[in-house]
This record gives sequence, C-alpha cells and structure tokens, in this order.
Amino acid sequence: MTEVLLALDNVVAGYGETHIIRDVSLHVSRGERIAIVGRNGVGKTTLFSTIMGQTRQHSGTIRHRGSSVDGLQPHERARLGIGIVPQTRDIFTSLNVEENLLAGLRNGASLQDAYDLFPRLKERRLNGGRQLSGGEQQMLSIARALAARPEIILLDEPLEGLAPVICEMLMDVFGKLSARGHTIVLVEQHIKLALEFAERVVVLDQGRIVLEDKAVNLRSDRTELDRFVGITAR
Ligand SMILES: Nc1ncnc2c1ncn2[C@@H]1O[C@H](COP(=O)(O)OP(=O)(O)OP(=O)(O)O)[C@@H](O)[C@H]1O
Repeated sequence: MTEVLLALDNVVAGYGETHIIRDVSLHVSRGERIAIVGRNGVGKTTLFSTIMGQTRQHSGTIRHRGSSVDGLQPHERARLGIGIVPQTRDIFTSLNVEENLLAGLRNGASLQDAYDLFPRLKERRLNGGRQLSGGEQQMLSIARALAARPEIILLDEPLEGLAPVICEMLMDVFGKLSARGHTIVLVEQHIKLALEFAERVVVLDQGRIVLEDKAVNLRSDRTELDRFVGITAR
C-alpha cells in the first residue's frame, strides 16, 4: 500500500483571527504529483504556509508520516523533510550561487546534485544572487530547497513571470524529480501545465477544496474545472 506522507484533516487556518483555509482535508501519498489550482486570493499560498507552520492553525491536524506536526516550528517541519519553494524565491541575493547552495546542503546532498539538475547554475556559480535572471533565481531557489533532501516538495507558482522556454525547462526538471520518486505538490496558475504535470488536481475556492479529481478526467472534460478557475485560465 502507498504510504501517506502528508495528511491534512479538517484544517482551519489563517492570519490572526481570520480564517482563510476552511476545513481542508488532503492526503498526499509518497511519490504523488499533485497540482493545486484556483483563482487569485483563494488561499493557495496560505495552504502551503499552513503546512509549513507559518500561519495560525485554528483547528484540524497536519501529520507527516502519521505523526502530528501541529505546534512544530517551520524549521522543525523542514527538518522532517517538508521542503518549500516559496513564491518569493528563497535565495540570499548577497551571496553567489555556490554560497547559496552550500548554505542549504543537508543530509549528504552535494553541489554536484544541483549542478547536474541545473547546468546553468554551474556556469553562473560565482555570480551573485542579484546578477541572476528571474529564471536563474528560480532555478537556484529550487536547487536550494532540494539541497535539504526533502521527502516532499511544495512548489508555489514556480513558473510565474518566466519566459516560456524557462517554464518548459523547469517543467522538465519537475518531471525528472518525480521520476526519481520525489513527492511534489505544485501550485500553478497555468491550468494546462498543471493538468499535464499532475496525477491529481485539487481546486481551491475561498479556502475550501471544491473539486478534486484525477488530471486525466479533468483533461477530457474541463467544464467543472472551468467553473472554478474561469474559462479564460490557460
Ligand atoms: N500575511 C497575511 N496577512 C493577512 N492576510 C493575508 C496574508 N497573506 C495573505 N492574506 C490574505 O489571505 C487570502 C488568501 O491569499 P493567498 O496569497 O493565500 O491566495 P493565493 O490563492 O495564493 O493567491 P495568488 O494566486 O494571488 O497568489 C487573501 O485574501 C489575502 O489577502
């Protein structure tokens, strides 16, 4: 039987007294590829922040490999193997590429692992974070998250604002990571790419899961999905 790596049960969370995430239950199995989609402001980033312990969890439980992580600090959750590539790109702009990677290495990961996945980073290894293009910064942010050898990786709109050729290259990398057994949860505005990448798609609306289905079903009939993401969504 496939192991449930991450389980959210009836989670209500938000900022201060505000409830943004409302009664969310979501189980992620080891090796799964899940996409989370929904209009702007429905709570996709807040859901990731909640998994990382960066919001106020009012009720419900979050378990990692069956053990509750409720009450654990973000760095403690990261140490358990929950990795995130935040929308804001997590890099130190004052450090060069190699220094950024070295600062993130954990659990026997090596610089070479990062350079094998992103040869461009090797070419730019002595460039400061500020001198990198948006795409290179995103590669570095992803490589830094992977340098901690997470068991599950949360990717928050990693393609946002990037040129189509870079998006294609990153999607290719996500495919490779998945083929190597990584568990990936992707928040993505490009619905077409989300449907191509994921096995299962979860739709959020006003902080609730309103639709959850296999991508193959949603690809063959987008009527239901379009109700929640809008027919103009790509
Ligand atoms: N730090 C914060 N403090 C208070 N409210 C916040 C904070 N961050 C987000 N919100 C509010 O929470 C709601 C959900 O925002 P969130 O960023 O999670 O949505 P999203 O689906 O990721 O949106 P987008 O697709 O635009 O990134 C919004 O109403 C937003 O204004």
